[in-house]
Amino acid sequence: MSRSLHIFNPSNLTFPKQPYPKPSSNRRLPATTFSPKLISIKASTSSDPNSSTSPQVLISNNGTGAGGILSSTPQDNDTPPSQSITSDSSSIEVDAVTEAELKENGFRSTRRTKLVCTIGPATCGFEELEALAVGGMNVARINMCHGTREWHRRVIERVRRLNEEKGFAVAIMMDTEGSEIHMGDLGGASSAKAEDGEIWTFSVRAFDSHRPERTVNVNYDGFAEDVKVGDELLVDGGMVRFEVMEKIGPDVKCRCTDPGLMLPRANVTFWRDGSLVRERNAMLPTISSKDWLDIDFGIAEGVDFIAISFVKSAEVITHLKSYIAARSRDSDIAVIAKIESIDSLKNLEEIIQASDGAMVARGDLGAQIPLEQVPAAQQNIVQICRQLNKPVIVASQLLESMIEYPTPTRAEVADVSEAVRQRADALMLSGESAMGQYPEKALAVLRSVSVRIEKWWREEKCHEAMELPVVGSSFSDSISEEICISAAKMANNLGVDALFVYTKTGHMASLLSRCRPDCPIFAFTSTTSVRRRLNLQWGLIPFRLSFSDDMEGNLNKTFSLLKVRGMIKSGDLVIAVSDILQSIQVLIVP
Ligand SMILES: Nc1ncnc2c1ncn2[C@@H]1O[C@H](COP(=O)(O)OP(=O)(O)OP(=O)(O)O)[C@@H](O)[C@H]1O
Ligand SMILES: CC(=O)C(=O)O
Ligand SMILES: [K+]
Ligand SMILES: [Mg+2]
Repeated sequence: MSRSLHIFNPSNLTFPKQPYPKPSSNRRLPATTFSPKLISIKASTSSDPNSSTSPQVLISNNGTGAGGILSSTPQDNDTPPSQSITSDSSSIEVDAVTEAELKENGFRSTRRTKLVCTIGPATCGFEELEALAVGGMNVARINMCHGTREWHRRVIERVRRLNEEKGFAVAIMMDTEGSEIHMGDLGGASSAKAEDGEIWTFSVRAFDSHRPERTVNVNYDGFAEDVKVGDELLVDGGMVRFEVMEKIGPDVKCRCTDPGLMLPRANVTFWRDGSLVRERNAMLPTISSKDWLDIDFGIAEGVDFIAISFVKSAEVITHLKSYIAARSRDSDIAVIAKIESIDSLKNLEEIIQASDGAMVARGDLGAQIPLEQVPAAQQNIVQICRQLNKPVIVASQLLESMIEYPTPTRAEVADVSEAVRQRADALMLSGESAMGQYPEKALAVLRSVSVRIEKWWREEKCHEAMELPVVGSSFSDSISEEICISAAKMANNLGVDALFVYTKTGHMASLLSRCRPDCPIFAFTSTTSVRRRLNLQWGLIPFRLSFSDDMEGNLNKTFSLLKVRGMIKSGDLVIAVSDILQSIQVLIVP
């Protein structure tokens, strides 16, 4: 075989073109053809019957800010960006890191893919949390499988303090334990190594201080009855495997067939003749009594998301949502369905429809379906979520090797790229940030890979042609959807700098995010909790801002406030939509 020498130029690397290439951008039309409010397309029905053009006090557009309330803090390269937080009606609140990024690199390079970090012993301190926030963490996840409620309360308190003192808007996601089978906590040891051929005992007995060597607890009482000699036992989705040799009362003796490291509370599944066995444990409730206590804890602490493990049906989600609604009237906690079991795949659409978002929990999913089916399941879940307008998180083992090593494998980088290319809303770190050696480095890899792929799209003008079905039930909802689809398309075709959306509930912002437009979406909302929740969604830059029913006034106020902060400038081209006035406006920042 003959080989010709060629020079490798990484910048020539391109991804295959998407089916619908973007028409060449003609974004800088002569400025004279634009008046500040060039087009206003108004639908004949307004979503808000009370919407009026009530008089409103405008913040003067003189570039000095509203009475000096808003002073943007000078950025010091050595210290994390910070800002003073006021909830004054004439102020605007935005994530300190995003603000710095916008000022430095402009709209185009802001990251669209959101990042979730699991907080564990490696990252629970205030300084570590701050480092993650500076590094781009949008959501902090606490996993109720591990640690005490008191431990989690302290983490929540630190994240809140970080938000208040340093101007971040990191949301908190609480992840329930669920009632699947898992091992005990290894008596305080950080891990246990199982070697090939060793005999280990899996027992449902309770051990007080003295746990015999090579013995682990299993949390499910029916375990010893359900397994059969010859079954294959998978720890942590198959990271370690055993064969069941003998049953002696509550003890199950197993021989290690695939050696590896077992972590505390790792999950346990057993397989017979090549498929997962679900005996009586299939009857266990999705939300255990311990989970209900954790959920009460989450509601009391005002977490932003509750992720439910091992969801089997839509009913459990609906039930939980009404439970939350009855107990937390003033804040709205979003419920995320974790797709990690065969049952959840069977009822996928109904589950996602009932939820406020989903997680592709590949760790446990890979223990329930053959590994080679996980990528297709991931793609399917991501696509359904997008169609149903629900945010989706791709989770587990994205950078597993970084638990121990400072550099990811090439395969891991490819996996992260693929999730970004599927346009998932968010990527999640688990052990990498919870107990790994390099949490900040792992986060930096997620960030740089996301930004790189997103840049490729812009360079290659890759639009993704996905049919977006009507998801709303009312006529008014359908109008909002059409407006967002049109606005996103216009934004791409005109090459605008940013989409602005004024939204009370966040719904209109999510509809725009669903279109995955080229430009960032500035989402203005009046409540802090909606703002935090929007942090999980692709491409959204959530701001807290008080606004009125007068869009003209809102726009002037926003332009003024953002200009003072150096986040936009005269001449920037913006498309604005709102759920106050169902309209699309194309504007040049005055
Ligand atoms: N709060 C915590 N305290 C101690 N260790 C933790 C904590 N959170 C996570 N970890 C460690 O990090 C590892 C990975 O975290 P992860 O959240 O993926 O848990 P998991 O046990 O795999 O369960 P899940 O299926 O819910 O993700 C855990 O196995 C555990 O060792
Ligand atoms: C995240 C999670 O629960 C899993 O991957 O199993
Ligand atoms: K969990
Ligand atoms: Mg899981």
